[in-house]
Amino acid sequence: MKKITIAVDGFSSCGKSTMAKDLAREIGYIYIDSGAMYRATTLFALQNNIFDSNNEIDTSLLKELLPSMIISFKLNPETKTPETYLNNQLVEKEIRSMEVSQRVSPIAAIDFVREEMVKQQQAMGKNKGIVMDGRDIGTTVFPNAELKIFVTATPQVRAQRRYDEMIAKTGKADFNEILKNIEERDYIDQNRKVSPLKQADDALVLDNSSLTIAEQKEWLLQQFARVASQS
Ligand SMILES: Nc1ncnc2c1ncn2[C@@H]1O[C@H](COP(=O)(O)OP(=O)(O)O)[C@@H](O)[C@H]1O
Ligand SMILES: Nc1ccn([C@@H]2O[C@H](COP(=O)(O)OP(=O)(O)O)[C@@H](O)[C@H]2O)c(=O)n1
Repeated sequence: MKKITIAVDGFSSCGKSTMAKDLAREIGYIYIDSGAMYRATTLFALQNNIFDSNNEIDTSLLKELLPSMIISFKLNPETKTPETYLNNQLVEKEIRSMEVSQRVSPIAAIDFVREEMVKQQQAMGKNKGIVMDGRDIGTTVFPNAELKIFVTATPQVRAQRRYDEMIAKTGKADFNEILKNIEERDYIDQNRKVSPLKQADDALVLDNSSLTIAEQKEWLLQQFARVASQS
């Protein structure tokens, strides 16, 4: 069977990476979390004092330093999932912090940042056989992807999922802070000038508010089987 390209886009915290990762593992495709790249760029900006005390971004300094930022993914041999490295340091935990979540969307709205990330993402997908999740994968990164999914769920459900995850991982989380962050990011992501978050015309929409992880995985596998058999 010929390999295809699969784009999974949608709102924050609805389960995109969970379903994209599950599918890639099942079908032996590469999985790339494009959000991790914007999160790693935000961590890089924090490490290099690119935010001032009012959280204003020094864009000219970021532009100057960007060539010294290397983002890569390596497979964790135990969990069999890719982990994010920033300049050869494992940053998987750091990039999921609230500090990064609260600053990532303004960083991801910067034109030269997106240009660089999209270039790297397209290079990763040049041989197909890839599942990538994010906000602009089906619209900008891989507009010719054979299978495009747009995932959504209510903000309350999404905040609850993120809250449960943070409690499980760190033992502490603030539901209202998470909900506010999700709503703020959704707003910035949908309203930025460059590649805003929007459903591609040819995307299949999945509202997974009342689906279990197993149910959404099954649904996605069915979509893959249908499209791959026609390709
Ligand atoms: N259908 C679902 N039902 C319940 N929890 C889910 C579902 N899909 C994903 N999750 C959980 O929700 C959280 C956010 O999922 P994630 O895949 O990281 O979302 P996204 O990539 O869209 O931000 C994770 O803890 C994940 O395990
Ligand atoms: N393709 C992408 C992926 C993420 N992003 C940005 O990066 C942020 C973090 O993405 P993410 O996928 O890790 O977010 P979560 O939904 O997992 O919280 C998003 O809120 C967007 O601002 C983007 O602009 N384009």
